[in-house]
Amino acid sequence: MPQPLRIAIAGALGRMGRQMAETIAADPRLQLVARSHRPGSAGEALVERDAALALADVVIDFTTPAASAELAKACAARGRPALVIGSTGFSASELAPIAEAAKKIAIVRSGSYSLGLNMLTGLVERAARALDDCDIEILEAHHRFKVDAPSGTALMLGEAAARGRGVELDDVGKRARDGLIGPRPAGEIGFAVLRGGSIVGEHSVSFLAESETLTLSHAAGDRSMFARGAIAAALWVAGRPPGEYDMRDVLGFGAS
Ligand SMILES: NC(=O)C1=CN([C@@H]2O[C@H](COP(=O)(O)OP(=O)(O)OC[C@H]3O[C@@H](n4cnc5c(N)ncnc54)[C@H](OP(=O)(O)O)[C@@H]3O)[C@@H](O)[C@H]2O)C=CC1
Ligand SMILES: O=C(O)C1=N[C@H](C(=O)O)C[C@H](O)C1
Repeated sequence: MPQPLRIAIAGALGRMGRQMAETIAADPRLQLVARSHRPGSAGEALVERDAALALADVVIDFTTPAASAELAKACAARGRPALVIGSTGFSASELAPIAEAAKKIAIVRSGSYSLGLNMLTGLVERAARALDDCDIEILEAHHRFKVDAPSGTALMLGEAAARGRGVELDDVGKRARDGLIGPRPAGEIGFAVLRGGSIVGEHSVSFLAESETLTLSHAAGDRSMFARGAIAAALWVAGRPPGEYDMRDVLGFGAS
């Protein structure tokens, strides 16, 4: 019987941190060796971040962009452990240290660890390529506590649509509309955001033509499948060479 993979959770007191602990506890392939939270935070069974890094083969991190960037730097400085990042809402300046850290350690980062959602990105890429004169609009809905918008998942779907069109999302993405905005430019990829209640995560991508609309959608029932996907990423990334990977690498989804 192989030794279980030693996992530390960063952001252990958050919604996903608590879900991760529950899902890891039920998985015999894994041993939960440390739960860390904010520096200096005290709590039952919590350890400081650097103590957690010393114990783990892989850290699974659902915190904030700033905390994830600092964590990546700390792991890179030690040359270990590998990192699975679930946080969303990164700015370019928060992504740069993660790319730098990935020269020293293996990092998986994804806006969604859901298997179904990652399958949806492939379908969106194909549809965007085939339906090249449609308008593309992405809608997302989340619980009232979510702090970033559009969601990391919505941006992943936008990236997939842009790949299908052979363009950069930065050049065609429209993240907000208000006031006298004029007619919709051709080729735009639009985002719309709803926040409220306890919605775990709902996403749809519509392809709108003159006389028909195709909508591809995904709804998360609870947070356990994000945790299972993050565990799949942790098992995959342990022992990998340094690099920045995503769930397409983990799941073996090539470009469609
Ligand atoms: N990729 C995916 O599949 C998924 C991604 N997410 C993303 O994961 C992130 C977390 O989501 P969620 O769990 O709902 O959010 P929560 O706010 O419930 O949890 C985040 C936790 O991180 C803690 N935290 C903040 N700063 C630090 C720090 N420096 N070190 C350690 N911990 C810190 C927060 O502590 P405090 O409360 O004290 O501020 C909080 O408890 C979000 O960015 C979300 O979008 C969520 C679900 C799935
Ligand atoms: O904050 C959340 O809750 C979620 N965040 C991720 C995102 O930004 O897409 C994934 C999921 O939708 C839940």
